[in-house]
Amino acid sequence: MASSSSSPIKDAKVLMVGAGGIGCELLKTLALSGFSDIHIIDMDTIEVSNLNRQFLFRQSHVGQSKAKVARDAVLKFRPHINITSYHANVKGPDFNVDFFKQFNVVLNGLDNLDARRHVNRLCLAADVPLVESGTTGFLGQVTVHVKGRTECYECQPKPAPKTYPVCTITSTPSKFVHCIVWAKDLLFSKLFGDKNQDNDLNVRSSDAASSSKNVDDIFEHSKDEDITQYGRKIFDHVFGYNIELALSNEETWKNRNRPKPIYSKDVLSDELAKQNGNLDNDNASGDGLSVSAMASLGMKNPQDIWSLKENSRILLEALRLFFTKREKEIGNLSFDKDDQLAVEFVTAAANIRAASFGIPLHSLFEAKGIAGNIVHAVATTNAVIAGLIVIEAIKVLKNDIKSYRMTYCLEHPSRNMLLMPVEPFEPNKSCYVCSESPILLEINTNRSKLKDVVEKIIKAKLGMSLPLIMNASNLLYEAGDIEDDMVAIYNANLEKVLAELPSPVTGGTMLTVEDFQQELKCNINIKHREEFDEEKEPDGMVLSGWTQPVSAAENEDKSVSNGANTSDNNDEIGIVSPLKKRKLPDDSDKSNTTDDARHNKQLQVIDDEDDLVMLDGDLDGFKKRRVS
Ligand SMILES: Nc1ncnc2c1ncn2[C@@H]1O[C@H](COP(=O)(O)OP(=O)(O)OP(=O)(O)O)[C@@H](O)[C@H]1O
Ligand SMILES: [Zn+2]
Repeated sequence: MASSSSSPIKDAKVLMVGAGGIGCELLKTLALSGFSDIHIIDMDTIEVSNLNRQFLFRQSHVGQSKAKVARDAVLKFRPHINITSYHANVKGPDFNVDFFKQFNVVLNGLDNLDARRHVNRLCLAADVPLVESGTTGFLGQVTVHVKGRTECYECQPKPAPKTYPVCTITSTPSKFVHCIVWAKDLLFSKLFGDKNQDNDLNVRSSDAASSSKNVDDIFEHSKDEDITQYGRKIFDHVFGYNIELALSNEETWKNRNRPKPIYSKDVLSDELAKQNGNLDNDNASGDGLSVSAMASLGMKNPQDIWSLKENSRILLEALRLFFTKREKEIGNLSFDKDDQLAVEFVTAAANIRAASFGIPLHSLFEAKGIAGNIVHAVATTNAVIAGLIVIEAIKVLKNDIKSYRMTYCLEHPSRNMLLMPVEPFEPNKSCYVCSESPILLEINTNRSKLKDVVEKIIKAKLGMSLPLIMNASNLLYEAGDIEDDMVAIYNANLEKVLAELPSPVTGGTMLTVEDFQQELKCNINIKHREEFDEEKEPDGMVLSGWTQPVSAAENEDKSVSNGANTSDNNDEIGIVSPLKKRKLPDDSDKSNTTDDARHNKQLQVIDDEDDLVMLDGDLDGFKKRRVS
């Protein structure tokens, strides 16, 4: 494709955000397709774990900027093109609307929702087309977003972080993942994390309240208490006593299998338990992260499924090692999938709990994957997706709107179709990001705090990090740049301002919220409401007119992130995949435009398989008009 005369490709100035799994493939493909002015932003440095698929990087690059090393690597085989690298966060102030305006197209190879939303907003503000992408294992997708022509990245709901009902975790686990969440978020945090955090560790029981004081004492480790004794006490409490307590609540178990209390003496003979605490062939080499209960018990294979007894020994040994080798960290630890001892502890605790509830046990390897939300990255998927990004970028540069496609890479190709192209949709008129429709906020205007509106609504839901709130021409709140000498006064006032809703805000008030960096502005219509359902509306406020994340349960395993083999935390889950195994409803909207007909046909090609692939949601996708 490279040619010496001018061409939309050669003349294009493109911005790539992310130089990870997708980014490496993308940069190479861009360079080989004739692009000659490429800018790359990535905030990370290279890690050993990137080397298996981020092929522009070598062992010797570990610790260096991804953007820079990727640039240097590609310049080796394309020395005459221009590549500019930025080792920086795309959310930084330098990458403002003016920065974005210099590009003909922006290509995302990111791994988190937050950065994707930010880039989407800047592309809209700068009126630059965006090609967005993501992969998870064998799944992948590429979408095209052109202001006013197609949906923006935020027109459609995104998956919410995977969460589970508290009672499933604390009292009625039915899957291994529930046990993992319990072990990691409740037990591990209770023992090794911040003591002051709220923690629902107790299995719920009718007299949970009366016993709660007692419970806190149990978790407290006094200096002179023998660590083995302490370990057994914790063991007996969480796997024995708490289960016993839960069983006393007959109602819970009417339609469920009753769990079995497990006490350490039943699993470990006294002798073993003693030995367990006294094995001093410790492998501690001073480096906390190399301490391992498996190593000190002589267990090697992370793919073995340990017996209940082995899990119990690992649990007690891991606990002992934390208290003897890593005491200093206790109180500050949070679970990290790369912390061997933490993974051992969590695996063992989850397995013991699973045994109690009749759930199959898992190996450390499997448990680690579940605890760290690990989906193994597939280099080929990244390569396919990168190729598709370049194809869409070329169409965008040629302004070939009719040919734009959103393309989904499937895990189970049907009738030899690995890729499913779909015509993009028109912008969602009620998208608060790309259209001007106001959002509705129901709130108790007498009792609510401005602080909660800022944190729970404007930052968490609307994704604005530096908001400014106006009521007509009155400034109610502003975050961000304040002159130095003003800071003290401002802070003093701020607490007051945030503690309540300012008096002009009542039902019917229209607030304007702006985020200057993103040049995003939206209107929030306030509606007073007296009461909220504590369970269903825990924020005490309800926001409508924005795209509510799809509940995680409905979306299990179907969300697509990006080129990552690891997404440690659930908000890293990237884009919602419109691919869902769903039954085609009998009365699917066969409405009349040729486009729709064509589209339905496209789906029928694959719809006689078990693995029926459908657009997300209740066929909403089909009811919208696609760009023509
Ligand atoms: N806000 C941001 N600004 C700049 N770069 C970002 C931002 N957020 C994410 N990235 C980059 O996007 C890339 C995503 O790549 P990828 O999904 O392969 O993740 P990874 O971190 O390289 O791998 P893994 O998560 O599997 O260890 C990363 O290199 C990351 O640094
Ligand atoms: Zn939109």
